[in-house]
Amino acid sequence: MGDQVQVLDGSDDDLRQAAKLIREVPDFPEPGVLFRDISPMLADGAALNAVVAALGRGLEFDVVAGVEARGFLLGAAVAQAFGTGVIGLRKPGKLPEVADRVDYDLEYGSATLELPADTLQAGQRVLVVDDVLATGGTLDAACRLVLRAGAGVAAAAVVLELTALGGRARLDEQDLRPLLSV
Ligand SMILES: O=P(O)(O)OC[C@H]1O[C@H](OP(=O)(O)OP(=O)(O)O)[C@H](O)[C@@H]1O
Ligand SMILES: Nc1ncnc2[nH]cnc12
Repeated sequence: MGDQVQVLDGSDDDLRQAAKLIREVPDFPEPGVLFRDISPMLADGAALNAVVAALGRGLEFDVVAGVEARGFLLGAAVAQAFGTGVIGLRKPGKLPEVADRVDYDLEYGSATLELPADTLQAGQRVLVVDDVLATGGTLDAACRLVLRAGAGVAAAAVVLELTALGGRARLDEQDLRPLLSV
């Protein structure tokens, strides 16, 4: 259907197996979008382990920030595996108290991300985690929330980079760490 997913660290056999579990769904959530669904990958214990280990490997960070919604699943798992806390960067209207918010454009629509109050501390090194990098709007917004709080971005780690959408260019200031690309 679409192009084949490449595993950027070819020596990681477990990650190679995990990559096979990504499904392609044409015309979701709207016509013309080829949606890469990582749900089967997350549902497989060995695959989830491989992905979580690879997302944090070699990085030094004090806290993880996961982007709603699939970044919550990955971010919490990475935080637990590496012994840090996790912060959920949320879509609007969910938080009782908001420290900051950023509006951004998506491949299909526009969105807002909010940082919960009393979570991130100035000077912390933050590993920003999400599932997919597409246009880069989401990850860029997440990094901006971190930086505006006076914290630092240790890296922006994603499972899958969709290279055709050019999101990497929006993050040129950040250390972008995709595990897979297509
Ligand atoms: O690079 P971008 O163009 O910003 O796109 C990437 C974002 O799009 C998807 O989120 P979505 O808003 O569909 O939310 P979900 O995780 O809640 O399903 C995905 O999980 C990323 O967060
Ligand atoms: N094509 C896509 N597949 C999966 N998640 C996405 N997020 C934005 N675009 C996406």
